[in-house]
Amino acid sequence: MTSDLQQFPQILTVAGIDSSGGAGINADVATAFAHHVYPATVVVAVTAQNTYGVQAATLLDAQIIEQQFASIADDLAIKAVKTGMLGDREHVEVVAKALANYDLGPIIIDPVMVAKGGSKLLTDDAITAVKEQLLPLATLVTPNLLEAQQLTGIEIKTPTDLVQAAKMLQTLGAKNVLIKGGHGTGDELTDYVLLADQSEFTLVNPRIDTIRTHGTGDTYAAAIASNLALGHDLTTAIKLAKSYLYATVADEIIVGHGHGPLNHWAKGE
Ligand SMILES: Nc1ncnc2c1ncn2[C@@H]1O[C@H](COP(=O)(O)OP(=O)(O)O)[C@@H](O)[C@H]1O
Ligand SMILES: Cc1ncc(COP(=O)(O)OP(=O)(O)O)c(N)n1
Repeated sequence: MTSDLQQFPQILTVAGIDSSGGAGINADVATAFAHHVYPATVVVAVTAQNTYGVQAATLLDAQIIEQQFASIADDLAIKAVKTGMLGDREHVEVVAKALANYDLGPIIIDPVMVAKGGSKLLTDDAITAVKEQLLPLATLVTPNLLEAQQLTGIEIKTPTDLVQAAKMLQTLGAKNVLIKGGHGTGDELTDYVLLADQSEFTLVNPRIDTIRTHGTGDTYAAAIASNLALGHDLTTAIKLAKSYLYATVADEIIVGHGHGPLNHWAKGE
C-alpha cells in the first residue's frame, strides 16, 4: 500500500541487535540517521555484547522474522536493504526467501561471520546457504578479507588473489563486489571494488591507530544503503560511504574499555 505523497528516503536493515550499541542494527540505525535517511529494522538476533566481546546471542523464531518483513513491505517504501548478522542456516534461508519475495530495492549483503573479539556470528554450515541463496540476490556483497576467503575458498595473499576472489563472488551471483581491507597488514588499508560491468577501483586510506573500530563493516554497508536510498549511483554511494566511515573512525569517541564504537556523528565528504 503506497500513497502518492512523496515518501522520505527509507532503508531496511536485517540483522542483530548489539546490547552495547556499536555494531549490528544499532550501528545501521545510527548511520541512517546521520545520512537523514529513515531506518526500518528486521531483527534476526539479539546479542549480549560489549566492547570486550560477545557474551551471548539468541536467534528469533522464523515466524516473527517473516512477519516483520510482511509488516514493513505492507506499508513502508524501502529504497535499499542491507543484511548483517544472520546466525545460522535456517535464518539465512528465511531471510533469502523474504528478500526474493518483496521488492525492497538494491540488496547489500554484508556476510557477517565473526565479531572483532573472535565470536562466531554465523555457523559454518550456513556458509553454503549464503553462497547458494543470498549471493544470487546481492546487488552488492561486502565481505572483509576473511569472509571473502571463506566464501570463495581462495587464500587472498596478493592483489591477483583479491581480483580472483571478487570474480568468483560474481560467478556465485553477486552483481557487484566490495572486498574490505581492514584485516590487511601495513599502514595503508585497501578496499577493492569490482562492478557488474567489470570496471574496478580501489579505495585506499591510512590505517588509524585505534582499537575503536567496533561496527566498521555494518556502518560501511548501512552508509552505502543510505546513499543509494538518497538516489546516488552505486560508485558514488560506495565512495561517500567510505569517506563517512573514515571520519567515524578518525574522529573517535571513548565508550567502553575494549574495541569501542565509532563516532556516528562524524562528517564525511
Ligand atoms: N584502524 C582503521 N583505520 C582506518 N580504517 C579502518 C580501520 N579499521 C577498519 N577500517 C576500515 O573499515 C572498513 C571495514 O573494515 P574490515 O575490518 O575490513 O571489515 P569488518 O568490520 O566487516 O570486519 C574498511 O574499509 C577498513 O579500511
Ligand atoms: C549484532 C552484531 N552484528 C554484527 C557484528 C559485527 O560487526 P562488524 O561491523 O562486522 O564487525 P566488528 O567491527 O564488530 O567486528 C556484531 N559484533 N554484532
